[in-house]
Amino acid sequence: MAVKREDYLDWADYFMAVAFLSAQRSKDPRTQVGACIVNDENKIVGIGYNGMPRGCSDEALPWQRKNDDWLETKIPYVCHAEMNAVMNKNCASVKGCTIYVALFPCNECTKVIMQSGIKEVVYMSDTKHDKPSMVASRRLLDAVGIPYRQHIPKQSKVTIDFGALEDELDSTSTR
Ligand SMILES: O=c1ccn([C@H]2C[C@H](O)[C@@H](COP(=O)(O)O)O2)c(=O)[nH]1
Ligand SMILES: [Zn+2]
Repeated sequence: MAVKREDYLDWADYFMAVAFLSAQRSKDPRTQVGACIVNDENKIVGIGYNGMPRGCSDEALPWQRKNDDWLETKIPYVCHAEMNAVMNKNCASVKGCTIYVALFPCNECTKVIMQSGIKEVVYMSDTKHDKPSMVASRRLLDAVGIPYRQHIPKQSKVTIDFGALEDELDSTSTR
């Protein structure tokens, strides 16, 4: 009798992988961020990545991070992944949900997370830990007791191979 696969993705790795996959859609040449919002039934209710606002051409606005003229940087224009995930929700409310994010959220995203009723933040990278924005995020989250934790992946790598199913079917049909 066939037994079940044991190397399947667990829920948390799955949701973080969805966040990372979503980040692949970002046009930001430096930092690609993805976010995935999940409800208490393990259903994905929102996905987002960092990008220019709806209707804005990705070519028309600047992608550079630094410029003497702030208006010529991406900062005032780019929509962050977490905000997009909340705005893209496919249900009435994300109250009580968990957000999986590739990067620990900035203070602006943290405010959106808090106002949307999200109850938990799971992040992968914390490379900007000491930036004032992240210090502010932790201060805000701590103030209201929203837990945040770094994701420790069970699988270090998740590979997406579009040919995998055909390869598998080919090998089983010749067995
Ligand atoms: O909470 C966050 C923080 C940042 N982002 C996005 C915004 C930008 O597109 C990049 C950060 O660019 P840097 O050049 O590394 O400053 O990440 C986000 O989506 N969510
Ligand atoms: Zn942000």
